[in-house]
Amino acid sequence: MPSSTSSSPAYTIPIPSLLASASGAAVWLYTTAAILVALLALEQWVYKNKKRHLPGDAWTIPIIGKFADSLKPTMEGYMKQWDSGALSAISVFNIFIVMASSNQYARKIMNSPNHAEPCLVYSAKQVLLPDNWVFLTGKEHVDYRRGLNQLFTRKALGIYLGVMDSITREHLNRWLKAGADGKPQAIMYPTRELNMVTSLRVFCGTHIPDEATKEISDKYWLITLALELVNFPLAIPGTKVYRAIQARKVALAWLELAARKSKIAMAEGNEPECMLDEWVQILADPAWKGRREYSDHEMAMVVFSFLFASQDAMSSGLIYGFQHLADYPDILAKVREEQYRVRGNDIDKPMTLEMLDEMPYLKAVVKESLRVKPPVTMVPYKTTKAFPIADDYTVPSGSMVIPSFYNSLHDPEVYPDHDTLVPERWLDPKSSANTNPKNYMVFGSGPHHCIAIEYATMNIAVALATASVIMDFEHAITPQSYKVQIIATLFPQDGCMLKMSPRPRP
Ligand code: HEM
Repeated sequence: MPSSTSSSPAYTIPIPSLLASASGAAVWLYTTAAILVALLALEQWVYKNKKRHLPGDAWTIPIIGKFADSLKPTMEGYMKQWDSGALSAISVFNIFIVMASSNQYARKIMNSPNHAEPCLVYSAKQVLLPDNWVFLTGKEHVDYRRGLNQLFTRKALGIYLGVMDSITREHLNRWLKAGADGKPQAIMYPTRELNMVTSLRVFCGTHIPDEATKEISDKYWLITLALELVNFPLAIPGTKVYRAIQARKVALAWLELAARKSKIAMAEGNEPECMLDEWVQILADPAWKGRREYSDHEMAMVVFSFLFASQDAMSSGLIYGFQHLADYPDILAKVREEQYRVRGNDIDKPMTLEMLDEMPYLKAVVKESLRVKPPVTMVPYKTTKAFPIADDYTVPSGSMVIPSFYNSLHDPEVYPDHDTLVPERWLDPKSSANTNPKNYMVFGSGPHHCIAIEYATMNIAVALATASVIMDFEHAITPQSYKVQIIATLFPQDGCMLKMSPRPRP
């Protein structure tokens, strides 16, 4: 009877069912624990099986692997990894990664499009959008890139040079004003701003307003911060990738507007003043044999890919260019001597391509500065199939393979006195530096090598040249000056403190 059963203590305290559920919970607990242990053991087995004899940790930290190290990378940590072997292994969030530090393996990865393709950093597809041209591979990539090469012809560079020259002067004069109190200034953020404004004006001219350059410049830092080798996997609010995506949306909206305005300006018969104009004009040229229609969005994505590829690398290259010149007064004196000579002592004379052609020493300084402190030390690739990279090792399909450039660029056999800035090594055609061009990997190698080598070196050259004639600068050395911080690219930890003052005219 229900009433009697319900009053029975044996039923109100259902001991047998409690026992049953306790043992059920225990079974559940033991089963879950057993599955977890099995999964963790499997994780280690998979790692060891992929790593085989390569140098690297014998065990991987469960689940996260070396995530903590990838959040705060250090040059010392990377160098330890590179020096541990020509190929070495790590794992982050179960992504198996093979680092390649020798010239031979680094070049092999970048020149094996059938086995590996660039994956940039983990967040790149979310930030750049998956349909950005930089993710194309094979013939599609070659064809698209062929069209974009037209944006870096000598004629186009001539247009960009004028823009770079005037913006650089304007910004350097601002730096001088900011440093008028004689106190050293960290040039890291001013350099990033100089570079962003230069890029946006070269790419979009006056097709974006000043407030857009300011907004993109301010927000771009959120994108830089998301450029970690491997990010937290979900782009949820509060994560770096989420913030970077919001910043990209703002930038793309302005860039689409610029593309639209450029098309209108060119249709009205105006002269090209920026990269977008040059592009629109090429597409309208009856002699142009390639594809003619690009939507505003597509053009904006290309410009955004250029911003993405250039902002951190160029800022790093510029900052170390300044630091190197300040640290090597003899080299700075030679740069100045060349400047005064080619400019005929007229320091206000706008720079032209013909003038740059007569400045071999300046070019050698830029090349050497980028070698000593390469802004991009490595470029992550992903294997699309098992990649027999060495006689005794095959990188499994779906792994990250990361060619690193640092050891190639600091190979003492090719670059004697490799940590010292020696521009002269580039002036002797028979030098080991010039006879081993394969070691100079500052701009990568293979089908995805930097599309803008001339552009990038020209921009750094213009900035250093102009600074050398309009200002005196002295490096205020701090304990952090020669320590490197890695925020996507390399920077001096103290942001490069310079004491700047106007230089008397010759
Ligand atoms: C000092 C400055 C720069 C350095 C050190 C640098 C370095 C590099 C490197 C190492 C790569 C990857 C190469 C590879 O995977 O083999 C690359 C690719 C690229 N760079 Fe640069 N870069 C610089 C400036 C620029 C600038 C100013 C732009 C644009 C105006 C640019 C646009 C690109 C693009 C679009 C790619 C991808 C090319 C492709 O996938 O076909 N870079 N760069």
